[in-house]
Amino acid sequence: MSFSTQLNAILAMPPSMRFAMIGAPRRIRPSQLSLPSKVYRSTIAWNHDEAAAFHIPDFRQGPITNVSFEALCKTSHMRSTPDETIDSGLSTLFTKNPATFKYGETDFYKLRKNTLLPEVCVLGRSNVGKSSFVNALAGRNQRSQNPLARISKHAGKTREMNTYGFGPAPLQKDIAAWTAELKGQEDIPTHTFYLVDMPGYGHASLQDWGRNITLYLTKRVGVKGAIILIDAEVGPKETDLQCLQLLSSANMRTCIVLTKADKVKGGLPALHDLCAELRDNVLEIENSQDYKWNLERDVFVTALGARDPTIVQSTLSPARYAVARLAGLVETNQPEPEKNKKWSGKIVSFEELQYAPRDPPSKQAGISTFTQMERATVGIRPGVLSSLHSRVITQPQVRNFHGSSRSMKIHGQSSKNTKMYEEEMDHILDEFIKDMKATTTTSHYVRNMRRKNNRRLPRAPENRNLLDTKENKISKALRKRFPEDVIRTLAVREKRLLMPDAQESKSERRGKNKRAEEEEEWPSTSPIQKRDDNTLLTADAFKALVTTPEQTNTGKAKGNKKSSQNKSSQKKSKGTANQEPADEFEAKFAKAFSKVL
Ligand SMILES: Nc1nc2c(ncn2[C@@H]2O[C@H](COP(=O)(O)OP(=O)(O)OP(=O)(O)O)[C@@H](O)[C@H]2O)c(=O)[nH]1
Ligand SMILES: [Mg+2]
Repeated sequence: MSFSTQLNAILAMPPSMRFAMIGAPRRIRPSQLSLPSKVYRSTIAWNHDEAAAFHIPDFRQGPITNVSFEALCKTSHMRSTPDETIDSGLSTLFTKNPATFKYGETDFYKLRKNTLLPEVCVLGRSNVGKSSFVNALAGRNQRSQNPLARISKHAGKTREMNTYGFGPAPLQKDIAAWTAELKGQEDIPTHTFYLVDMPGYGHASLQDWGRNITLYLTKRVGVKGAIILIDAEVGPKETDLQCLQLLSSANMRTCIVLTKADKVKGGLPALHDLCAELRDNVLEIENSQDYKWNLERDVFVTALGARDPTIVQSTLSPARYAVARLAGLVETNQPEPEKNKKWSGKIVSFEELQYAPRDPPSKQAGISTFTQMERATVGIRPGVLSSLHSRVITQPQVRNFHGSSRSMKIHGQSSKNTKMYEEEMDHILDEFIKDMKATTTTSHYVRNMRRKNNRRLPRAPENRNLLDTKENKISKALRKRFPEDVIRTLAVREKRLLMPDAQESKSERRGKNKRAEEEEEWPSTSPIQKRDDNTLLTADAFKALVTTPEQTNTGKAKGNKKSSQNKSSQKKSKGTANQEPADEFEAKFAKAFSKVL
């Protein structure tokens, strides 16, 4: 039966009967449901050839224009040679000497010192693609088995400030010069610049990360610029604007990179709208301050999730270019940003801060870490590498941590202005940090709640350690010193535990109200009663040990009088060591106690 007669027969049948002729539908495999790659690719409405970046002129006036990669490179000294394209030149710069992980720190103050290499940090909301960006720059595939930075589809993967070394290795003579100069105070670089992958802010972030990021932006000397990644699919969020505000307040040279452009459905017009929104936001930030923030006017776009490797590659080269520019490795023709004429001492120019090299001794030596060929291809600013190791800060600085603080002269800056600046800065930092959520993931939440509850629950007195740690230590030392008196020492320790003075110090520590609550909850037990089953120290043994013969012989009234006297003297004296020892052994204990103290 031919296919057309089969088809006619099927069509002639009532629709309900058609399945009987064709047979039951086979199970559809999930892969068959997915769109063919051609359809998938057609959802990438933005064609990378149309724009490598968007130029926002001065963030004030004029239309946003598309910039092709060639046009972008024309603003710099980057030229392709006949046998090598700019793409491959940049690729050489970033990958010839493989990028490596250097160190990761959660605590800013534990970061290793770096005064030699420029640092560029990568900021952005969690899951925006910071680590993917670092991997891509290093030439590691998103799905690579051996990624440089770990990525995840779940937010909050990167939890440390991870530093990666990028670029060509220094020459042996550079290394020798550094080794002699630094004398082990700092790691000898193995690359040309550092890229710092930061933990993300926003969802699944911790306040502590925010605190450390702000410290990094305001205090780290080596930092030369920040790349802020913004998700092109969702646009700038409140936290992104706060981060921009923070970067602006720190007067940090900043470059905006849009990520996940492959997910943008609206194509080029949607990206234009996004840039316009960003321009408005930036304008608002700039208008709120009286100095000019050093924000790059090109907004770069990446699409690292695109299935077509040519798209990934074509968005990668501009991204590499952006990073190299921030690191000071690309010489641009663009006019230098205006100096603040109205500078009030409020903000220190980042350029002033970072580019103030003294006469490098290596200048004469002509130290270079690049071959001439590589340098010519990627347009590395001549002398950049050779002067890296001799960079000294000679201007007023906000960032003076992890680096040289040799020159701290603040010209024309009154202390009042500095104070104002600090207050303002504190406020901005607080706002930024406040927005970092303290707990977001379920496991965090559960863990924190458990900890909180444990803290709230009063512990049973027998488990409580009523003595100070210091006293405990002393008691331990005494037991060691008088091993034959262990039982008696323990008894005296228990007695001291019960002294109102010890309890007073406890109540002082915890707060009287809280203690009252605890006593209510555990009213009938005392450490002695609870230790009845303890073979080392029973209640009777304790009584026999700590009750002095005088106490048993003297009358009740006398004893009461004595105890009240004791109480009043205890009230007067704060430390337990000052109390009158009740018997010979206690006297020995007290004597040793004072010795140990
Ligand atoms: N479609 C698409 N997905 C991307 C792109 N960049 C990153 N991703 C994906 O986004 C997810 C998050 O990437 P990460 O690089 O871990 O994000 P992150 O900003 O480092 O996240 P945290 O470390 O949690 O702050 C991963 O599943 C990536 O595959 C992109 O350009 N396009
Ligand atoms: Mg990450």
